[in-house]
Amino acid sequence: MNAHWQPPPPDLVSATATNHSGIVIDKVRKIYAARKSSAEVVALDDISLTVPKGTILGVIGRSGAGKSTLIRLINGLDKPSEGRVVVNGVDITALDEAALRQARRSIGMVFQHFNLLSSRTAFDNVALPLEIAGTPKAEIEKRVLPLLDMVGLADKRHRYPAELSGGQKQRVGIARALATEPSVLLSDEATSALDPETTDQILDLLKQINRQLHLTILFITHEMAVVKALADRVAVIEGGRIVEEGSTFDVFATPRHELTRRFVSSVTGSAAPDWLAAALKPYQPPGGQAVLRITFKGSDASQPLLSQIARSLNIDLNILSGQVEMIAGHPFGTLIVSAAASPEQLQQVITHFSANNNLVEQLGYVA
Ligand SMILES: Nc1ncnc2c1ncn2[C@@H]1O[C@H](COP(=O)(O)OP(=O)(O)OP(=O)(O)O)[C@@H](O)[C@H]1O
Repeated sequence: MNAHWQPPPPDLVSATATNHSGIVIDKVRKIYAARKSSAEVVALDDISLTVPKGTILGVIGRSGAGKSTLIRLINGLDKPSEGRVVVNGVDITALDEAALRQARRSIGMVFQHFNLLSSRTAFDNVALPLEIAGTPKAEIEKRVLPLLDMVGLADKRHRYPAELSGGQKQRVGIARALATEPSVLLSDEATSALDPETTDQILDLLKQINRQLHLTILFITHEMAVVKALADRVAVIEGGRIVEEGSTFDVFATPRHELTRRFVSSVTGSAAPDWLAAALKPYQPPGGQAVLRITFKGSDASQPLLSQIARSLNIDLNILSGQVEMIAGHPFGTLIVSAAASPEQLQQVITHFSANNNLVEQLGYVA
């Protein structure tokens, strides 16, 4: 049943690859060679992705899907076996070590475990990439203070990592990533070590930075809630392949791949609650009711639609669960209802609900 995601036509990617500002990943494969005790691993297989300048792409996948490998290829820590990675028009895969060091200054990295030097204060951690780049001391002072201010840590500049909370450490990590004024920011599970409230604050900060600095961001995560909060577009990766890609709203509203559906249902309430899942039957028991899940996309008010249908068809519709929320700035709602209806009436209910681009699925029956 899964619709297979098709990569963009190769001509389109190749034509834009060299003078594209942002990130272009062009038909990339990464194979780790076989070693004595382990077979060859195809970590990435024919990956093509484009992140236009100033936009945010979330790459989501389970453990072992290939996310970290992808990040390592973009920041030039590793080379693809085939294909190219172009960052701001520069083919990262074709650079020698010296040119790569230079190119990396335009790529900021944020890490899950912050990677701060414990012997350095917040200020000195942010200053480190500038010191390495040979920036004069006065210039470092001028750059670091506004960055600490931007991440809300100006008053903590003399604190050591051990004296900072997880969220504060990640703020230092973000300020450090911005020190060399990169145009691209890569984030490797930046919020995975943080509690939910701190996660929200860090995601807000990343969004603010994206808008303020017009920064291109590619982040990897295994959490759909992070994608929902941050990404303009999302790519779902599984077994080294992109199995689905699209705007965040479209992927949430109409997930096509089974894995995407599972990710989406973990955050949108589109999954049937446990008690209902346990009670669902594939056939209609005597006196049973059909159970429908309706996904509302856009500004449709579900309540008037429900009462209109119940009135015009003269049937009872019971709400079993429901949720409305905002995804990528658009309202998105899921409603699960049961209907005591004849097969003909049920068909009419489905037809009514399906109007206006809503998605209707029959989950089964309950007694
Ligand atoms: N240096 C390496 N040598 C051999 N195989 C590797 C190497 N690095 C990664 N792999 C394999 O490549 C595949 C992708 O790994 P990768 O670390 O990119 O996944 P991931 O999605 O980042 O996983 P996680 O979320 O657990 O970090 C896995 O099967 C992994 O075992």
